[in-house]
Amino acid sequence: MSKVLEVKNVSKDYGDFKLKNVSFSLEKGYIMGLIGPNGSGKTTTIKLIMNLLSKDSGEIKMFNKDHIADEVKIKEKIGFVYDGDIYPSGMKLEKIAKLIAPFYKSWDQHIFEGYIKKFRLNLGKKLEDLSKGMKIKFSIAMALSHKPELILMDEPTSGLDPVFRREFLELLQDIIEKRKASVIFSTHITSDLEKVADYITFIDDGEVVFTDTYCDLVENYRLVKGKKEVLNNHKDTLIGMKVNKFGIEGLAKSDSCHTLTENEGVLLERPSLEDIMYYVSTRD
Ligand SMILES: Nc1ncnc2c1ncn2[C@@H]1O[C@H](COP(=O)(O)OP(=O)(O)OP(=O)(O)O)[C@@H](O)[C@H]1O
Repeated sequence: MSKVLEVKNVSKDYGDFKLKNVSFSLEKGYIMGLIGPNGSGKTTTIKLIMNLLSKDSGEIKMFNKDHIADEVKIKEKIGFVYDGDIYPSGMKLEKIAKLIAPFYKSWDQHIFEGYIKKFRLNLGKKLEDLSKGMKIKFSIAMALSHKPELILMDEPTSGLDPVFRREFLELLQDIIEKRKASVIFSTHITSDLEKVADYITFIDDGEVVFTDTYCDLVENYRLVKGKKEVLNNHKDTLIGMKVNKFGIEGLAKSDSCHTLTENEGVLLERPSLEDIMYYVSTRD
């Protein structure tokens, strides 16, 4: 299968924060979610991919081409949604679109106007006069109107209301089915990823903890619940744990916890992505 993105051993040293040997890849036609606690390096990784920051070492390829040597060609095929102000200020939406559209050979004004209508945006308004959510919607419309093959988004859903968030996720799935595009997006809303993601990459303190299919991930772990006096004897099996008034809850690798159910009152459940992220990032 053809890879649309390959990140290999990429590092960046900010002094008090280091992104260390980050590696993951994505094939055509799939959605990957990038998750991790605040300050773990998700935005830094996305900026490095987009060459908005220069890497210290490692290799980044998009569509089998180096992301810097072939930057202009590559960016033609990328839709980028970023939680920062990437458009010039003081301009009406219509003018911003007129300014940006000529940079893309495949810009489709009909598609753009369709999104503007669908997202209920007013082209006569200035960008700075839009709400946070409306700004993101405009950014999404701009990113999708040149029919990108890879859509890269940094926390696109964080300022969106739940109804639009759901519509947006459906829109992404539709684009992937019809055009075989690929999507990478970072988010703290793990329930969004449970709806659409094929792959999950988890970054913690600048390192990739896992990059796996969503299905394998939730099969590989189990949420363990039981009495303190029982589970205290199995601490080594638990990746992370917390004590509550009912007993102990923790996470364990599926293949290491079968014998736990031989103990009275121990329950094994399928974890949510949030459970996995919580216990893996709070492990000692
Ligand atoms: N330009 C910079 N100079 C120095 N340090 C930086 C710079 N940009 C980011 N950092 C640091 O790099 C670390 C990772 O930041 P990053 O924005 O990549 O995290 P994140 O995972 O996207 O976080 P969040 O979920 O809060 O958005 C943080 O400690 C941040 O302070």
